[in-house]
Amino acid sequence: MSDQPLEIDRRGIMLVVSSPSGAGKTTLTRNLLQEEKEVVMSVSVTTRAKRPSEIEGVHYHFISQRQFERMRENGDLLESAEVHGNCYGTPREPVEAALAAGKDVLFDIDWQGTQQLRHSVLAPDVITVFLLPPSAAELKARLERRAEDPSDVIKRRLENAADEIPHWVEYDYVLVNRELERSFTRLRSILTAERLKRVHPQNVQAFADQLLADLKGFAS
Ligand SMILES: Nc1nc2c(ncn2[C@@H]2O[C@H](COP(=O)(O)OP(=O)(O)O)[C@@H](O)[C@H]2O)c(=O)[nH]1
Ligand SMILES: Nc1ncnc2c1ncn2[C@@H]1O[C@H](COP(=O)(O)OP(=O)(O)O)[C@@H](O)[C@H]1O
Repeated sequence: MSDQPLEIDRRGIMLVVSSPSGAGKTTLTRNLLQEEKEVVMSVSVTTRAKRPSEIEGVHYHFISQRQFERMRENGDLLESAEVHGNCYGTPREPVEAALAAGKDVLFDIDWQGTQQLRHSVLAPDVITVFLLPPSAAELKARLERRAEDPSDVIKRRLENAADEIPHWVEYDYVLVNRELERSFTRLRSILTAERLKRVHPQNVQAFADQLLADLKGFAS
């Protein structure tokens, strides 16, 4: 009879968070990373300029247009898209390694990249969340408060929000990011529930078989 607590192995989840710029995805995904030890962030490559607060290799890998094109041609990117006039992409290898190690992977990517993941072989483990700002005025205020982009860039991001918001319909979950703490609890609940769904049937079978064998032991 086994007196070890049994664990049911599960597959890693690919948790995608998208939103118009300024709605709060960076804040929420960073908070989730701090609280959830089994989660790793997919660090994208981008051709956009680094913001003052950003760190190479943490927020992005900042690369040239040539390097980006080479990666895409070599099949090194799981998905890629042009957003706000810059190129972005998800390096394939770190994601595959994290999933193989049983980790969950968090993605801060746009709707175009999300569609590509949804149509990839990884689709069964892709869970998507779309964040909406509580109002247009608050979205503008958040972009201004962040104070990391010049005013013309903020203007362009607000204009692009109108193209991005209608894509909420393609996502599994939609959260209005009003109060940060509340949104965080909701995002974490999504992760918890989806994790519980992703157990391999053969592992549950092994677990149930062990329980049944142990119960038989009690009866004899
Ligand atoms: N498809 C795709 N989109 C990305 C990737 N990395 C970032 N993005 C998206 O690009 C957009 C701009 O990101 P960023 O320049 O960091 O601005 P922010 O959204 O204001 O923080 C956001 O919608 C991100 O979700 C990626 O690897 N692939
Ligand atoms: N729920 C919230 N309430 C108030 N401010 C927020 C909230 N979520 C994020 N912010 C702030 O809004 C700004 C934009 O958030 P950020 O996470 O950078 O957005 P995104 O990654 O979607 O562009 C930041 O200054 C952040 O601190």
